[in-house]
Amino acid sequence: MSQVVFITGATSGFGRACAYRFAQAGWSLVLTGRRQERLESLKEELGRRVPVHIAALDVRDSEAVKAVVEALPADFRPITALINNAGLALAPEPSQQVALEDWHTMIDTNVTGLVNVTHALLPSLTETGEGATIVNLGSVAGQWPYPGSHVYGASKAFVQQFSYNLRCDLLGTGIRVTDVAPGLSESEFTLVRNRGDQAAYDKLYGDTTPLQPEDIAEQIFHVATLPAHVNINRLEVMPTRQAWSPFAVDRD
Ligand SMILES: NC(=O)C1=CN([C@@H]2O[C@H](COP(=O)(O)OP(=O)(O)OC[C@H]3O[C@@H](n4cnc5c(N)ncnc54)[C@H](OP(=O)(O)O)[C@@H]3O)[C@@H](O)[C@H]2O)C=CC1
Ligand SMILES: O=CCS(=O)(=O)O
Repeated sequence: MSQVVFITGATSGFGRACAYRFAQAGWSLVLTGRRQERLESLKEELGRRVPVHIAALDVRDSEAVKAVVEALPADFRPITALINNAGLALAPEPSQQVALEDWHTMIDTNVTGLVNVTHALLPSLTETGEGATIVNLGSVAGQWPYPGSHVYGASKAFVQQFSYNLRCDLLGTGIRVTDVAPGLSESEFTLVRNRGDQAAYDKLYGDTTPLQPEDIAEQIFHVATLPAHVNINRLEVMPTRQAWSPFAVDRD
């Protein structure tokens, strides 16, 4: 049976790097994200190596999530690994200055979106009877408080506890669940959080050595390809030049 990975947020950062890493190992790919043109160019490139199915998807829309899962071609079922990666941070300012809409968008994406996809895919994940892996993208922000993290960090604390609780319910099914919690990592995440401010991006990453999306993709691949009897519950990964919060970073 071929291995199939379903990735949310495959159009950028960790999700995109995962698409390359799993393709390198010969897995079939289901790639989702909102930006259709990026999905198409991934399909064009990676489709030369492995079977690729793409679907434009906003994870906040539970009906759209269900429709994408129901329309999965037979060759892409059952799913053997789900990478719940789509997510974002918004509004780096203090809570008292944040627009309520930004808090809602983070909850709708990082919490409700992740729950939508998990709920829709659990039947397919249990279909193999041979075990499968769910990797949920948490964050150090789910564990360690810092100014401007407010709802973002809280949404990632949800991801951690939901991952642990899922494990309880899935005990005996052979499905393992891991909360992968990265620290400072260079990606479009920081542009999104700072509303496209390139100077903020350069300031955060320019004089230190952040993780790269490929570093995290390697960890996710590792978690998903361990022997079936091994489950990593939570994997927190930081750059060597970071200790705990994004404010404890060694800079030149
Ligand atoms: N970079 C970092 O420092 C860290 C990031 N994380 C987490 O890792 C995950 C990936 O982040 P990263 O790769 O860095 O960020 P990027 O901004 O590079 O990628 C985010 C991805 O999420 C997708 N996405 C965002 N909103 C939605 C939505 N509503 N529906 C579907 N897809 C969506 C985007 O695709 P599109 O816009 O095409 O929909 C994009 O592919 C996130 O959950 C983030 O919180 C965790 C720790 C550290
Ligand atoms: O999740 C993102 C990492 S950080 O910005 O909170 O350090």
